[in-house]
Amino acid sequence: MRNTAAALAAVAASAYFAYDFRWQQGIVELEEEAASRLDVASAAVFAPTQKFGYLPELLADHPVVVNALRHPQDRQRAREASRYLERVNASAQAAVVYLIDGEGRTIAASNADAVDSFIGRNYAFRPYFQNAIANGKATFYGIGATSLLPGYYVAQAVREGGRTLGVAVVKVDMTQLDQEWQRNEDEVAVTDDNGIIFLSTRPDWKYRPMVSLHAEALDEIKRSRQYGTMLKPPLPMRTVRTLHGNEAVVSIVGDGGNGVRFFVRSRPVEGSGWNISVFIPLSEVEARAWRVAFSTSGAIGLILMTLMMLAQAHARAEERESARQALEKKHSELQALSEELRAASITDPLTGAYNRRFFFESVPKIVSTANRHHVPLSIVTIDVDHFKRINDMYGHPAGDKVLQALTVLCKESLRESDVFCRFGGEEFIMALPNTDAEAAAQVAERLRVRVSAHAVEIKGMPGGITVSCGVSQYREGEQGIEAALRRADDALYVAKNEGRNRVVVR
Ligand SMILES: Nc1nc2c(ncn2[C@@H]2O[C@H](COP(=O)(O)OP(=O)(O)OP(=O)(O)O)[C@@H](O)[C@H]2O)c(=O)[nH]1
Repeated sequence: MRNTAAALAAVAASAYFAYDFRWQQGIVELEEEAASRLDVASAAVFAPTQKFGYLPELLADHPVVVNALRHPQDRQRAREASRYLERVNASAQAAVVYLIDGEGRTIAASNADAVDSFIGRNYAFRPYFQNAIANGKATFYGIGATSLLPGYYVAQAVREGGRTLGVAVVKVDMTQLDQEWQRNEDEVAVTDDNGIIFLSTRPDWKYRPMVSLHAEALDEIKRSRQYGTMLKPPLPMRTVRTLHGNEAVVSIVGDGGNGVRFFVRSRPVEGSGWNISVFIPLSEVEARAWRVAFSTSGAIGLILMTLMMLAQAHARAEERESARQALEKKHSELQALSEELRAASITDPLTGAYNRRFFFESVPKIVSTANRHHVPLSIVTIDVDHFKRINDMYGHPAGDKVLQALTVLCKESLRESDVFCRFGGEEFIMALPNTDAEAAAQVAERLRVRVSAHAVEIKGMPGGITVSCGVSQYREGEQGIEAALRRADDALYVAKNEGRNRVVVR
């Protein structure tokens, strides 16, 4: 359970780091892309400077212009100048070309015949007029005071013999950029010094402030009617993450109500309070980051799962092995115990000889062998003479030792195939396969002689131990060993009666 939780955490962490790593990479790529797009967009904004920069100078030198400004009240000269400016504008394709006298009043214009003609308007307040008067030349980006359209103004002082007569102005319509930018995949927006978008690839972004306006700025805009009724509520834009001073990730709520995330990079337009921004959708970068996150976490998940399965298989194999070993150990212990019990159940604890049970267990096999192969089988019963007396005179432990010593002697006189048991008390029995009564009597006699010849000597006991033996032979066809046993018992009885320390065959 803990392992699974740790593995899940590892998978989640790998997904997070893979996503973040690929996302950062994507952002670096976007930074470069945005920089180059900004270059292009800025160049488009600056293009009029290059295209029309020369024009006011030409105008300022032209005799019609100089003449008109020399006599600002002369309507005829002004009309001539307007005709000339109209022709110039027709070939230059600027928005409006006009002449302002030393007081700031427009006396001639290429749009002299238009309803919203500039003629008669006073532009003394315009910075381009003031700067041109002061410095000879001026450029200015601004929103048209009459047209409310964004424009680029190039102004040149018209001088004669050190005297400034007025200013020749070329106003370039910047709204053309809107159309050119429609071909852009990314969004471009130009904002004025209040942060209001007035040029954009997205018509629905136009005349919206990028950020909420301060009350003062809003009042001023309303009072000056800079955007008239076109001003809209702020763009529903939220900064998700600020990357650098001029870069950020923003979310803009679109028509569908869903936030679209963009990487945005901005740059000021030189010589104006304007800012130009490029918005590149983040969807591609995010999709790639998700793909990398999925594949990385998938691979790591697979590796971890494999490792966990291997570990589990290993643990199970170890468990099985230790269970097998434990079982084997138990089995050996049980086997040893069972052998011990078996040995105990067929062994006489005092002498270590087989007991009566073992005798009756092994004899049927010997009997059947004798019957099958027609070979003799004999029984010898051995009984210690006057054993009670030994016990009484020397104590029970001494009697025990006599029984143990006699067991050793009996075992020494036996063959591998013979069966020797303590039958009970001081009585022992032998079953001798492949042995007839005569040979069995010899075995018994040898044993009797060895015992009586002080072979059984117990410390503190002066010897004199004797045994009596009864011998009988199994007769073929007899049912079991019982009859032969009875005959051996009878023989032993006779041996005891005849004075003991003897072997009797029956
Ligand atoms: N020390 C000892 N004595 C035992 C053991 N088993 C039986 N006895 C004794 O053996 C004696 C057998 O005595 P009896 O059956 O009277 O026979 P006996 O004294 O040997 O006399 P006979 O057999 O007639 O010569 C009894 O006193 C038993 O207590 C034993 O394991 N250890």
